[in-house]
Amino acid sequence: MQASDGGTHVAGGMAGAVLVLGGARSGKSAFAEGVVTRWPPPWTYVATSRVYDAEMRERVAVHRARRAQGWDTVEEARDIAPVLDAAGGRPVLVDCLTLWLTNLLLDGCDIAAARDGLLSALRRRGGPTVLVGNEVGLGIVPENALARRFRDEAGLLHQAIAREAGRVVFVAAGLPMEMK
Ligand SMILES: Nc1nc2c(ncn2[C@@H]2O[C@H](COP(=O)(O)OP(=O)(O)OP(=O)(O)O)[C@@H](O)[C@H]2O)c(=O)[nH]1
Repeated sequence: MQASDGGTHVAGGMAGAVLVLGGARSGKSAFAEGVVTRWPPPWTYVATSRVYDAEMRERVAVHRARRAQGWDTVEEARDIAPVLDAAGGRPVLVDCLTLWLTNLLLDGCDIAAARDGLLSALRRRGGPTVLVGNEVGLGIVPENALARRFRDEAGLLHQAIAREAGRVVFVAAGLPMEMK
């Protein structure tokens, strides 16, 4: 299945996958939303964040207010492959891979299996998929082992997706840099 992109056509599968990386408050989510909304609605927003305090509730409220009509939100902290399958040919935004990975690590899940499951789901997607991730590997080596594991797993996940994705963008200070 194909989705229209302002006159051109964008395939599903990995060719239709767009990986959007950036730091905290880099503007990566807004950029990713802009990529998705160039295709006709409806769009599916896959929110991976768990809301456990007032600050996060506030952030989510800001995101929800920003999402115009045409968005369906699915809140799924771990099992996102079935959500991608269920979206059929619709454009999907996964926001974000970093919290998804955090949830998997904190819950003691098999990260390699989850990564493979996600890649398989992306390969069989019927429409385009935009995935947001935090670039967390640029700072000093974290002192605790879980943080080091997290940083390494995030790097591996981003590489695995970037290898096959049709487009990869790095956002800094609100500005997109096309990497692929
Ligand atoms: N549970 C839930 N989470 C949401 C919803 N909408 C957005 N989010 C989450 O909000 C998170 C992004 O929050 P921000 O703190 O604004 O993002 P940021 O990465 O710091 O900033 P940017 O780089 O500017 O995007 C994403 O990881 C989403 O999962 C929602 O409707 N429900």
